[in-house]
Amino acid sequence: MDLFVINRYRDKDEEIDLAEQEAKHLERLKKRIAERKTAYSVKKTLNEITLKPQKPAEEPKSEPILNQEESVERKQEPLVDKTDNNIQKQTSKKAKPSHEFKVLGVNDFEKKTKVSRVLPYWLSHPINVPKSLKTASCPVEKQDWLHSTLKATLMSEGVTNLFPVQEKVVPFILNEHKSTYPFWPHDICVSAPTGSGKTLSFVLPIVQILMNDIGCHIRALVVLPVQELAAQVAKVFKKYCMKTRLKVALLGGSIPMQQEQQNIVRYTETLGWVSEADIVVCTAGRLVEHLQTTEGFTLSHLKFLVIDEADRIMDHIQNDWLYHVDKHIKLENELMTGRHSNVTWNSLVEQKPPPHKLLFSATLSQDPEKLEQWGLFQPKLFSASKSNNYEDEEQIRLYATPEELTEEYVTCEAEHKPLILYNFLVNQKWDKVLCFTNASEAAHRLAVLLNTWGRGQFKVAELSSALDKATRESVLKKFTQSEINVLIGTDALARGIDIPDCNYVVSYDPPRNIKTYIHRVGRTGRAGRLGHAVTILLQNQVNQFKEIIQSGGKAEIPQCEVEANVLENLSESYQQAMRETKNQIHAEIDSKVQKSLGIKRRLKSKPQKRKFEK
Ligand SMILES: Nc1ncnc2c1ncn2[C@@H]1O[C@H](COP(=O)(O)OP(=O)(O)OP(=O)(O)O)[C@@H](O)[C@H]1O
Repeated sequence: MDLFVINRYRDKDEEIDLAEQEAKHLERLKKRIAERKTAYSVKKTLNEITLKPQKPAEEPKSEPILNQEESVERKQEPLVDKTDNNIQKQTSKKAKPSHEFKVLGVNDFEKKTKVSRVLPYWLSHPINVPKSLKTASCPVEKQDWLHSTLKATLMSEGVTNLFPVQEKVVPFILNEHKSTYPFWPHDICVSAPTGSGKTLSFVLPIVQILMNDIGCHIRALVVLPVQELAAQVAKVFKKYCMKTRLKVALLGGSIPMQQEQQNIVRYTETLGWVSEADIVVCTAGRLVEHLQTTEGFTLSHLKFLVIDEADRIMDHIQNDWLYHVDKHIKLENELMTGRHSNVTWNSLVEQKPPPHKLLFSATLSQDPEKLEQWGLFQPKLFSASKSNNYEDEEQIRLYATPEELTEEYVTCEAEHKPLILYNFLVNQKWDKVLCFTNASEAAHRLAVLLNTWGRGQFKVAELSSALDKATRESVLKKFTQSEINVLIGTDALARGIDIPDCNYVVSYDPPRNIKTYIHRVGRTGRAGRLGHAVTILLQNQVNQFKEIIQSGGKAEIPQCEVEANVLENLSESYQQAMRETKNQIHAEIDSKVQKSLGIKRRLKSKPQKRKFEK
């Protein structure tokens, strides 16, 4: 009823009530002050008894430090007999201990009790995915749940055994879609090491479920953070859809928007707008553009929503894409089934199930607050991290690296960094090396230096996201064929890119955080092959690097040594190569300046269009 009380003008009778109320309130305040005083004196006496039992208890000379309000109240209050109060206090159970009141300006050294974090059951009890790929024993041919068409494609690709993540996740998804309507499938989150075959673990069940159910609607949408990854995943889907009637479209922004629109929707006289693709692989940004501008682009028949590299998409939510997708699906469903204001059996049965959400990453956050935003339906977690205590807050950020990967770090002076790398390439004969720097200019300078220095011994190329698709593919092909021995790039390449046969990863500049580290080193040691990762550090970067490694729950990484005389022997040829590199870089800068001056001059000399007055 308090909600409906309205304060309005009060007449005299009400004023009398008010005076009465005030008196009562004052009475209550006085009582509380008296209680506090007694509580204080009891505590004081008890302290004195325990500390100095031989001396009689003394009256406190000074007032205790109280907050302002309390001290004012105290001055107005007549003093109460303290001996009486002591007795009263000792017997009274209601009296509150003084430490319950915060004393302003005084440090409170009491230890706060730690509130232990309680993870939701699905996060604290994940389905374990074994890490080892070498011991994988799940022969493709013997799996009854796998369609013969897919088995044939797998065999033709040289996949004879399924990897652990595929063995666990594929049958789970297939099974979930067998449950009868109106039961909805459990959404899933998969956190498994880099190169452990996560892509096939969503490609296989999606193709198998959709291949028997042909229509002219988009039924699977796969969202990735960048164009290169979207192209890579689309390629895998196309391969496994080859012997089916399913069509796959890539919406990554590599071709003009209009062309993408023509590839994805078509207008027919009989059916209206229809989709040209059953499975769409896209980047988050391009998806929102299509939702907003492409006529006939609809996700109303969506069965699967896959989010690969989910944590990266989550960190940089592009164009609020999830909000747009959810809104679009909800709106389309309401148009199809009508809006139900009451929950009835009919309204529940008519309700279309939301798309089955499948989240994948090697560094998937298992933080419930972060996962909350995906709006998952009764989710299940598949995890390869070997924690046995998921209740512990620290353990939910554990990331697993492939078992076949050897990790090391090496320390040196800043000016010796190129020497260390050169030593690996020439003296230790490292081939198929992927090298990461923290900036594209640094990557370019290093590539020029190594090409000059290692002339005739090895070949270096830059692999940056600035390269067009054809050049990029040609560089990767040459790398696979050992025509190029070293690829140098930035972290733009670190995630998800499946570079075949990469033997070594060198972090020429240290990684900025644990996720970057995991994805960098994860470019080697893929699909059960051996891999080796080395991080080059300056002495003052070692502690920070160790902290980064610890933050991912990883064991300490061993240090490897390079002998001083090895570096000394290289120093002369290095100086010579440096001089040549400087000249080349200066020449490049000069030619760039000349080019831009030329453009400016041409623009100036262009005749301006004259405006004719009407
Ligand atoms: N069962 C298998 N047998 C042999 N090779 C496989 C198998 N499954 C996948 N591969 C190969 O392993 C490589 C890595 O697979 P994939 O790209 O799916 O890894 P990932 O777990 O997604 O890695 P990342 O987290 O780095 O993206 C690919 O070249 C793929 O063809």
